[in-house]
Amino acid sequence: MSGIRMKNPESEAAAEAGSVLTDPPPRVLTIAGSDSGGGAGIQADLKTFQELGVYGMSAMTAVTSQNSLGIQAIYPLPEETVESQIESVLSDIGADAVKTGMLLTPTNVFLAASAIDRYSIKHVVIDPVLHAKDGSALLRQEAIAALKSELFPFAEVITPNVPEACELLGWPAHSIRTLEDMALAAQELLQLGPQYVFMKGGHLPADPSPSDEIETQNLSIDVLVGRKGSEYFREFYHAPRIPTKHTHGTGCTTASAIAAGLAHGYPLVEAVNIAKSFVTAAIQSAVPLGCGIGSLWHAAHRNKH
Ligand SMILES: Nc1ncnc2c1ncn2[C@@H]1O[C@H](COP(=O)(O)OP(=O)(O)OP(=O)(O)O)[C@@H](O)[C@H]1O
Ligand SMILES: Cc1ncc(CO)c(N)n1
Repeated sequence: MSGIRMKNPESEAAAEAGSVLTDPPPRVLTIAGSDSGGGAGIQADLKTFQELGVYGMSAMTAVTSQNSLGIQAIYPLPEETVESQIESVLSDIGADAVKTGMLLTPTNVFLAASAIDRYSIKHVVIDPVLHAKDGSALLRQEAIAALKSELFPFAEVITPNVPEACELLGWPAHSIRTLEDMALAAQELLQLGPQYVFMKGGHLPADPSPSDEIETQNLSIDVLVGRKGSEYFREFYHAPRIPTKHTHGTGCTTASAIAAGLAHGYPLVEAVNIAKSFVTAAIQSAVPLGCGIGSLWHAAHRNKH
């Protein structure tokens, strides 16, 4: 999927003559924050896009001073600069998919929603990033209502982790403990308007729950939930749980990989499959740089082919 194919005999002739013509790759725009440490945010998104063979673009909402130990400072960019970046990209280059991450303010939420609407973006992946691993707020409390009411209805898929799902639903922290809880919470989140909810289970307690039919120990399990007529559709995704603390950027990488798969034209179920194996390989080869939580190695999937 990630290779760039030659287009036709004309392209081959051009290649022989020394210039390479290629099919334009699918285009994906991330609207998110910068992580100076390179592991999460826009940096993770662009690495993922490149690895998965899509053309990556970015509209930055904030600059964070960040490393493996946490976030030391957040510098929000003026909202007109966020609007201007989105407009520059979409009015000229266009995008087959848009992925959002750290939006920080209600205005940024409105700007993203308005652009997605005006440019009729085909594939929209909303990662409802609320906090970093060290607890820093990446979406201000006053922006949560706007995220739910303005942006979720445009989403093909939203990608909360377990604590984010609790917060978005107003459920007590730690009330999602089993796979069944995850699926039920995802069904509730569907009421807010996305077509699908992909709930990530990285934060689920590792000990097995007697109520789950699937043995959860040593596995990292996520669930995709959507509607199927008057019923719900559920698909679980399993991978080995890797015993590492170096998981900085897992969420951003997963959502970006899904957006890349969708931009390539894969159905969502398959795009999620691609994302799951991509992120699992990247965690397996995570780089223990810095004194805290190291980051994923986005090139790891190359060794699997
Ligand atoms: N130790 C692990 N081993 C294997 N897979 C993992 C591990 N930790 C997380 N994952 C997987 O990584 C993906 C992202 O899940 P996670 O719950 O970590 O997201 P997140 O909390 O949003 O990430 P972030 O902290 O970067 O915001 C999911 O597919 C999850 O199952
Ligand atoms: C900029 C940024 N976005 C998202 C996350 C969540 O992982 C982070 N730590 N930093």
